[in-house]
Amino acid sequence: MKQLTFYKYQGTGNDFIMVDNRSLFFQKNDAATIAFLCDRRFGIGGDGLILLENDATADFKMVYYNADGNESTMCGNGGRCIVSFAHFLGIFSKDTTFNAIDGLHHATINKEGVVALQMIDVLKDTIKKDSNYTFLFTGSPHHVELVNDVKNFNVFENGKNIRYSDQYKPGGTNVNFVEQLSNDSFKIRTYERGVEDETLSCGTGATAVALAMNSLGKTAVNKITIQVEGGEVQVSFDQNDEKYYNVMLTGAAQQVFKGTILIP
Ligand SMILES: N[C@@H](CCC[C@H](N)C(=O)O)C(=O)O
Repeated sequence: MKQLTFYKYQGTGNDFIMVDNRSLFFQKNDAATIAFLCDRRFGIGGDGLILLENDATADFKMVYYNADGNESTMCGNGGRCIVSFAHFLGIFSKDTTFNAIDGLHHATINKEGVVALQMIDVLKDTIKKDSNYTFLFTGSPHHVELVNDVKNFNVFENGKNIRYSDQYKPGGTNVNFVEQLSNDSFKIRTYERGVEDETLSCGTGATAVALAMNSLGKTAVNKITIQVEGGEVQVSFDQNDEKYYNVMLTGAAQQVFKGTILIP
């Protein structure tokens, strides 16, 4: 048995095990152990596990695993949490640039611990608009669908069906159900691939919803509030004919506790 020291973070209720892996001690390709650590009954519990590592060209590197133990695409809330963790470790003081699977991300943190994270640009001609849904990639793949009364919508069943549907094979997708609240605010609930359940928040999902709603003409503003089950985040952006750019995901990220666990 080995002893692992970890930190637990949450960003609007999307929760992550955070490991300082600058010494590269962590066994990376052991999906069973990562899934065990993320298990809410037998392990620590989390929607994912994130390694903070040194990077040759940026302040640090983010390596993200879903709760199923597999490395995945970008996690927006995890990105906000690792910025808070890097700040806690003294890696930067006000603003930082880090490397992730989808490239470099710039971020800032304020005195209240609110993190503003730059997300990837989204080319407008990559946004697929169908009669009842929109699909786009904001670092991770997202199906976005407007529904009535999202509060009482069966996110698990409908989300799972779409996630595993033929159209998204073999990789699958995250699935967001959306209700418009006002000109500049939307309520969303997200089924997350790799967690295989609804989570309390999804950062790349909130970003996808904001851009999709602007793209569909549901809102003309460039700063949108997204209510999620675990709180709210803001998504702001600039755009031209070709793309959405300067896409910022902003919200709180908090360290919850530090601990040690024995791993086989
Ligand atoms: N929680 C995330 C998304 C994490 C990745 C996702 N589950 C996938 O595999 O696509 C976020 O905050 O963006």
